[in-house]
Amino acid sequence: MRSKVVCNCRLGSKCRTGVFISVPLRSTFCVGTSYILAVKVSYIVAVIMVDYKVQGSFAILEVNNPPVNALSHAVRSGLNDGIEKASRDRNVKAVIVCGKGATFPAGADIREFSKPKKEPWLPEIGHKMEKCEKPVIAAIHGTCLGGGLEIALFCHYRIALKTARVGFPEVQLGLLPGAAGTQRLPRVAGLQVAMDMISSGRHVLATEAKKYGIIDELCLKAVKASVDFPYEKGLEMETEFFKQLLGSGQSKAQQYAFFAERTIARWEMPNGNYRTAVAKPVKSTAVIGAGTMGSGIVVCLLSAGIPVYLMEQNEKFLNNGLKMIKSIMEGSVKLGKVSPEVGRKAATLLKPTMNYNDLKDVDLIPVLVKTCRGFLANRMHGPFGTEGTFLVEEGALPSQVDRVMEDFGLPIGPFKVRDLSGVDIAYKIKQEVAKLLGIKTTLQTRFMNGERYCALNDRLFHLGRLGRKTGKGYYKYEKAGGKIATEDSDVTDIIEKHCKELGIQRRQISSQEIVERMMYSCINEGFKILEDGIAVRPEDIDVCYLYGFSFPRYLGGPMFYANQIGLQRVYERICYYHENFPYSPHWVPSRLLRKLAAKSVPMNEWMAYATGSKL
Ligand SMILES: CC(C)(COP(=O)(O)OP(=O)(O)OC[C@H]1O[C@@H](n2cnc3c(N)ncnc32)[C@H](O)[C@@H]1OP(=O)(O)O)[C@@H](O)C(=O)NCCC(=O)NCCSC(=O)C[C@@H](O)CCCCCCCCCCCCC(=O)O
Ligand SMILES: NC(=O)c1ccc[n+]([C@@H]2O[C@H](COP(=O)([O-])OP(=O)(O)OC[C@H]3O[C@@H](n4cnc5c(N)ncnc54)[C@H](O)[C@@H]3O)[C@@H](O)[C@H]2O)c1
Repeated sequence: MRSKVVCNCRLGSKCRTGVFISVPLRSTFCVGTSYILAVKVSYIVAVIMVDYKVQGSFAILEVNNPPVNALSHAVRSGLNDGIEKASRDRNVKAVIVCGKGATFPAGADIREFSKPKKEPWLPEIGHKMEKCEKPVIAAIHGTCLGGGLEIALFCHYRIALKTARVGFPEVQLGLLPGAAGTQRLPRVAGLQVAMDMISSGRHVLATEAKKYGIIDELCLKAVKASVDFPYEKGLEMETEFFKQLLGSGQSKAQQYAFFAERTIARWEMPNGNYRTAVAKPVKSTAVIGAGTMGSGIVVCLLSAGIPVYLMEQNEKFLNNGLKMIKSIMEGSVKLGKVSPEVGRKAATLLKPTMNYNDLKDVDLIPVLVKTCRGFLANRMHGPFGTEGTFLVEEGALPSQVDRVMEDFGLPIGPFKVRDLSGVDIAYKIKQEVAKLLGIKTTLQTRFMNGERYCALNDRLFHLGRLGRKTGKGYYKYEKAGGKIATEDSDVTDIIEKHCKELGIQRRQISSQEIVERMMYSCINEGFKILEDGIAVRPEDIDVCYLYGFSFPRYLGGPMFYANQIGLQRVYERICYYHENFPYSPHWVPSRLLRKLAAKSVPMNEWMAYATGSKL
């Protein structure tokens, strides 16, 4: 029986948390400032956030908020009260701040960023530590990140295990260090180190960090303030910038991406889940076909140190493939993507063959051949690619579409991708579909099975413009296999000839139309994928895009992006394009999207509407 009770923590009316656990006993426990909790009832699990103990003349404030000791409100309250208590206690001569379990605090509690803000804030606690008349020492192990490092920087001394890692990963969340990190790190480590750590977040690639635009700029301004202004003024500026970023869509998207990555790792299938699955050992593999895809997959396997047979039916192609693999591996070593040792070992792990018998004992053969319309990534990317070609047929140029989509945030535009993967691949896929339907297409074909068809890609194919591999495709390249794409007036001529022959009146196309048609068509497909139960939740789609297509992290992923734009708006624009392009089935609005848009359903409830459980 649960009973109504009062808080028995020793802080009494000073208790800040207001969080109580009701238990089947005559007591209630304050769980926030729980370092003072002293109730011994074996079956009661009270959440201890900061353990306070005195050992000899040391007061130890041990943060206990597993798994990463995030600086939640309860932890902050615990640290705040702990430092006050240690300051008052005459027996205490020094204070140690540390983390229980795996790590020193790994930063602020990211989940709290989207909730109402609660005092005490980190800078306030930090200043209390700094002003404490007794030495305050940060004893660091594990990952001391973000707010954790800021706390450590407020301490008078820092000691760390050799294995500890420190860093300011805020940039990955679209933020900057907001508890004096931008002011204290430059003073401790110098401007250059501080700038590098804060703008790279340490474990992000510099190329990705560069993309963070405004964050870089604000980080730079904040760090510069540590040199140009007194500490207090610098701190004020840092808080201002932090607030600006916290309210930005970019930061919200990056926080979402952080949790989405972790959510999808908890997968469930009818016959198992992430907890029960056991990885099968893979000792040898084979890849069939030494073309663009095959060679790329061989590189991945070799980089992971896995032996691989490369099986090819044509000797010349086999040799070309081997050259390509060697060149990519050498490039990866140069760029530091793989170690020189892995690079050297790769040659011994790769076994070229033209004999299928060699493959009889391998554990794994990746399937490269496209067998269906695609499950998730290919299915969503279908409309994206198709709309790109339609836009060009209507008046845009491939370079314009690429530029707009690169400005949007994609690392490389869709036509450059087409040149990379091969114009022939796109051509062959279309031809296979036509064959299945018993249709023969020509360069004049405008409809296939009642759907709009654009034969522009077919024209390039027939002209031998297969992309990078032939030195010409939607762009021209410095040589066959070259990488430097240059606009080609021949392509403009081909497009104009195509339109003239088919009587298509070309028009000016705006950047907004390009982004909407490329993105909304694939978002619409994304909602149909959820509707069909192919993806379990929007996070599956978004993480697939973040990793599979290098979709910009600061937009979260296509589904999160749609949510940020507003589903009502996205739905209306999809309906608009459906009306204008009735022969493109990818514009038929998703039923799920229609329902969600009508009811303004929050993103974490989308699936309940897809499965019908909320209807
Ligand atoms: C730490 C890791 C490297 C560990 O990796 P590992 O692989 O071991 O584990 P997982 O990644 O799987 O994580 C396990 C589990 O923990 C969850 N988790 C991890 N980190 C956090 C976190 N920081 N917060 C919450 N939850 C976290 C994770 O989600 C997993 O749980 P799940 O259920 O999802 O499986 C790795 O986890 C990692 O890299 N973590 C992130 C570290 C990080 O990003 N730290 C920085 C955080 S941001 C920060 O610290 C900001 C600071 O600068 C402080 C700012 C204070 C600002 C105060 C200013 C006051 C003025 C503003 C007031 C405005 C008021 C107004 O509105 O006016
Ligand atoms: N290129 C891409 O970006 C991409 C993306 C997704 C899927 N795919 C699919 O992957 C497959 C390969 O694509 P690619 O770009 O590497 O093509 P590619 O034309 O560059 O290379 C294919 C190679 O496979 C060889 N080959 C074909 N049949 C073979 C057989 N039975 N035994 C041994 N070798 C054989 C060919 O000789 C050729 O060298 C295709 O089915 C394609 O649809 C490609």
